[in-house]
Amino acid sequence: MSNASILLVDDETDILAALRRVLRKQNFDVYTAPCAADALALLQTQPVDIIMSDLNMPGMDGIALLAQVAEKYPDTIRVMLTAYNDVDLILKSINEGRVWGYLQKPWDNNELVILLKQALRARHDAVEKAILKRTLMRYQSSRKTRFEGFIGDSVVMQFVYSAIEKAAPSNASVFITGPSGSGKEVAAHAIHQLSKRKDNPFIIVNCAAIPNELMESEIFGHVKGAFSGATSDRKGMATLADGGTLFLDELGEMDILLQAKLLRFIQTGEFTSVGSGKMQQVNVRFIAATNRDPMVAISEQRLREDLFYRLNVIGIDMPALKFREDDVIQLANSFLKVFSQEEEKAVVGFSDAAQRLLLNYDWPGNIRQLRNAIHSSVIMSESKIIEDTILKQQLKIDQHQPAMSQSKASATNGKEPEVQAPLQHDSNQEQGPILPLAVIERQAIERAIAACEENVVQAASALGVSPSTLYRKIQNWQE
Ligand SMILES: Nc1ncnc2c1ncn2[C@@H]1O[C@H](COP(=O)(O)OP(=O)(O)OP(=O)(O)O)[C@@H](O)[C@H]1O
Repeated sequence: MSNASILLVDDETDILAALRRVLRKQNFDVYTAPCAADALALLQTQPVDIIMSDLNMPGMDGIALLAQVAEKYPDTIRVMLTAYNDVDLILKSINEGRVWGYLQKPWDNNELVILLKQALRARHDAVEKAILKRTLMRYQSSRKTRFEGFIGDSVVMQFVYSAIEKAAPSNASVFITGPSGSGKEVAAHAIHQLSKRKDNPFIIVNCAAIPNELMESEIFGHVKGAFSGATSDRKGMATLADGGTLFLDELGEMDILLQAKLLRFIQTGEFTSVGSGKMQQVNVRFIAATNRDPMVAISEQRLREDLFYRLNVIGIDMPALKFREDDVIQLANSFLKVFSQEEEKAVVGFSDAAQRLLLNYDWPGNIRQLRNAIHSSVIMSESKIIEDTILKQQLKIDQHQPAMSQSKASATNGKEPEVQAPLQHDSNQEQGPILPLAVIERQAIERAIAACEENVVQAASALGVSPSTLYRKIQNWQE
């Protein structure tokens, strides 16, 4: 570590010499100036950790000098040296933040060293605090509240946004998992939009919506006469997606035999249309999604293991809405704006009880369910504010049942759940999905910082880590 530096200012050369002797022994880099003007001139070229100035000097006095240093070099610790009993004057400067501390002449050498070491610690803490604050502000301003069609600034979504940003430029296949209505299609589209393929087509194959017998021809196309009803040649989605992205939604619903043909196509980029012996080649990037657990789907032989691993080069897991902190309020407000315009109604917000309901409800159908609930609430509402009673009607929640006694429902396959869902999830009992440690850590840090009203040094102490550890962690989030 480099030596600490100090600038001593006094019009008495004996005093400067005596101080220099003591401080050099303590490994300080010592600079001296006989007056305030010389000290200010020296500081222009030589920054120091501490300035210690005499109070009474010809020309500018010590108070005025340290006031200027406070303004120009706020990180330099300012100490007053005085022979007089003008403590009141110095205390005023200390209270106003221009002077950090003082020492009375004649001084005791031990006292001098202790005071300066304390000053250095205070400076170190102040610098650390300032760096942490700047890093936090940089992180907060880089934190996304909206991203490529997504709304929400929760920690879990910051991880999703960053995974999408990293995955997008590559040609690697992406496998998106997550419950129904959690935004898997929004994620697939975002990857396409941020990729080099964005000016080429983004083609969606909804494997759950296309009957099995038509699936092969939908994907690979067919030639005239390939089957009854094939009255002309028809291009499949693979051809339409050439140069772009093919999004295989609800892959777990695709016929297992067709999955083998799909695997070959993904491996080689080659396929033959139904009824044609001619091999075709396209350049397609694959994104697949399912709301089933892929491991369960594999064990139930609904999903080929080799196909899954082929597609799961990059895996993105969309979190359920109930794990996205306050995103639900941001989403609800945004949907409210859209639907009140669309329905030409002047609905402007939610009552407090409705907001509590939005936050405490489990949302088994995730964002899609929220969107639909807000849409129908806007239509049904007769006032400018959506009340919890209206929202409960849309969610089919019993108006009189206490919040905690609702039965739990799980997300259902693309459909809005009919079963009444719990109003409140008790975080102590809630198992929820296992979140990556990095997500939990970031949530804990953000909570601590908010609880300490953005005092990052206090937050670090509450979390039992050093400010520099916290600094490193916050800085890593931005990389
Ligand atoms: N973070 C978000 N911000 C705004 N709108 C969103 C967000 N996530 C999802 N949506 C909207 O919610 C609806 C459902 O999203 P999406 O279709 O992407 O879900 P999904 O996970 O693909 O559903 P499924 O499993 O049923 O196919 C869409 O209208 C989508 O635009």
